[in-house]
Amino acid sequence: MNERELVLDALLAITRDGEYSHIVLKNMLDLYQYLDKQKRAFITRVVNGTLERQIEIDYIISRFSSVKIQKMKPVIRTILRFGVYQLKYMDSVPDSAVCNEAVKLAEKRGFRGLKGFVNGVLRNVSRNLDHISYPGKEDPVSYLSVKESLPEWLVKLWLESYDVETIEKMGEAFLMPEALTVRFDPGKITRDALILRLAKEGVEARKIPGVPCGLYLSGIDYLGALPSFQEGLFQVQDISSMQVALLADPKKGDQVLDVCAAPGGKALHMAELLQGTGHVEARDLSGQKVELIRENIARSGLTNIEAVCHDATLPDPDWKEKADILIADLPCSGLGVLGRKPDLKLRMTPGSAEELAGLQRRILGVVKDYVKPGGKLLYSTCTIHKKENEENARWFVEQFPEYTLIQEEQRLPGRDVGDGFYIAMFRKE
Ligand SMILES: C[S@@+](CC[C@H](N)C(=O)[O-])C[C@H]1O[C@@H](n2cnc3c(N)ncnc32)[C@H](O)[C@@H]1O
Repeated sequence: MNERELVLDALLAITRDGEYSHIVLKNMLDLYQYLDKQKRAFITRVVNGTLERQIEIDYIISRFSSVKIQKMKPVIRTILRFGVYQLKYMDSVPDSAVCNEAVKLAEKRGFRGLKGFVNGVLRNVSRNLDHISYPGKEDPVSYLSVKESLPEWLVKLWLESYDVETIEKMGEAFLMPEALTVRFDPGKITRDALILRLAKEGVEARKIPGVPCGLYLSGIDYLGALPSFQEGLFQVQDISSMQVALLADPKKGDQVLDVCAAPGGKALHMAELLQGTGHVEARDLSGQKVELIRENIARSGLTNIEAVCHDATLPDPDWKEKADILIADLPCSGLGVLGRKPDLKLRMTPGSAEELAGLQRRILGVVKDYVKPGGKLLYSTCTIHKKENEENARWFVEQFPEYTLIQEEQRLPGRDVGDGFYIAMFRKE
């Protein structure tokens, strides 16, 4: 198997068989550990890049193919897609090599009769790449959909709330490579000491302006192998996610309940801010997820936090009016993190986002009982979808007038730093 065959198999598993890109890539790279670093990087880049740009790539192919994309055999369609990705976005690969390898691969996979078709489409794309006309701004849906590779339904949804320029900036931010963001406990190690420590381990760490507990890391091959990570000196967490515990601002001795906590990012942050006092109960739905939280707790060395398996849709009378702070970081459509999940926009449908808004309401309706009078409830999602965010917050205060919305923020990629993220903080009277 050469690296292009592996790319083909990975993309077929994701787009034809519905598997998740991060799992397919992880399993493949684990299995083919003997491949050199360059080939592994090629596989990751071409698979993720082709998914990220699939909508634009299909538009390009449709300019040069008499056969409609959806009518093509999945193998041929996929070979064309990642061929076009290399032609347009990878200068390091000569166009002739892209075309020749694609033709060889089509033949190897039993499509000898379609060699001419694959060759014709890719050579035509290669010759005319600079002259393709894209939809103009007078048709904002097609313009944004093709230019930023966003599904049309999503563009239409966002156009109800944001202008073309804002969506364009978000789309561009999603397509930019992202640095790894981590959070550390300044009570445990200073920022400069951690930067120095990471440098000794071969990792470049950069300060994040305005975020004293965060760093951008680069130059990491395998995070789990870093001694500083194993020692629990930092946790992987996006800047937007850090805002939840910072906004909650726990006081010493507070009782905190996080009802959807895996892998534990926000719950651990709360436990750190409590400085060894109070207690955090970090819950999630399955044993597997709870195990993830436990691993992170063990690595952190924190003792004022425990992980518990509990379905947030089921009432728990033991917690009635016990929480000073309740964190409801609920399952959501994830439209704020499209940059990190390149296949998400291809599998998400307007219907699935609606369903999640319903689940969020169900959970909020149950967990609202756990907050003490005077306590705080923080509702957050990593999405950009009014139904799941602002509309749910309005619904919540209407249904449960004992709560007041005291702060609300929708963070947008390209406009704000970090992931697209929504936080609403309510106080119970
Ligand atoms: C957005 S993630 C939480 C991220 C986490 N708060 C953090 O900061 O690391 C949502 C979590 O909700 C969990 N979940 C989904 N349905 C649930 C339910 N009915 N009860 C409890 N947890 C649930 C998922 O397993 C997932 O881990």
